Amino acid sequence: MLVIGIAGGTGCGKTTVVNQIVEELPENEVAIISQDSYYKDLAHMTKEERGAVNFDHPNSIDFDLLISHLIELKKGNSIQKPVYSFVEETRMSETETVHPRKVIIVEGILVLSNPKLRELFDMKIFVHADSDERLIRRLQRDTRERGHNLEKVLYRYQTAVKPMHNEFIEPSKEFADIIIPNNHYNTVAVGMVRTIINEKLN
Ligand SMILES: Nc1ncnc2c1ncn2[C@@H]1O[C@H](COP(=O)(O)OP(=O)(O)O)[C@@H](O)[C@H]1O
Ligand SMILES: Nc1ccn([C@@H]2O[C@H](COP(=O)(O)O)[C@@H](O)[C@H]2O)c(=O)n1
Repeated sequence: MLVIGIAGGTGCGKTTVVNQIVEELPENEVAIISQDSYYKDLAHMTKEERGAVNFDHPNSIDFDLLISHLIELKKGNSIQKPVYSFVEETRMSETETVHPRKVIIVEGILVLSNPKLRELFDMKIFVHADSDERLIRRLQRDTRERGHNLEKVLYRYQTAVKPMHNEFIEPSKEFADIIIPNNHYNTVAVGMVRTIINEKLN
């Protein structure tokens, strides 16, 4: 089994890069786990209270569950991955079964910031895009897909996203084996990661 951790600031293109990496891989050879699925369950809070949570601080993530799930997958066991709703800003009641695969990709802003999680990765990748580029992408995505308005995205960016990026995410870059520059679509870097994965699969 090859376990790959992919980190990088919001909007850097982690999801896009993961999709490009797995595009030509057989579906039953790879499993993707997003850190976003492991946001803590906030069902006990009102929607207004949830709106004030700092979703960029490591404390907002249930790392214990994520780590235990990854350990189970490495042992060859299936897991029940939580399902998170960005619109409701909490965990849903249903779960999704994830089966162990030859390649497991774990992606999320903070996946290289947690030492115990980091230890489980065979390969660590950091996707880099400049902060202005990331903010533009985030604005477009959150208003289109995550039910946020312009004011909410900018307020969160200034009060949580940017300070947490500087404190936790950017410093985790030093743990990466590979840094992918992604201000523009980087087909060469994606191709190189694919080659490494294919070598492992064959
Ligand atoms: N290299 C790129 N150039 C332009 N837009 C990109 C690039 N990579 C991703 N995007 C777009 O930016 C937005 C955020 O990308 P996404 O992959 O969701 O980032 P992340 O998972 O890191 O938050 C998406 O709308 C995506 O289509
Ligand atoms: N309810 C939530 C939970 C998280 N976020 C933001 O998501 C970002 C991480 O996801 P990416 O796909 O952008 O890596 C993070 O910066 C949180 O602020 C949110 O907006 N609402």
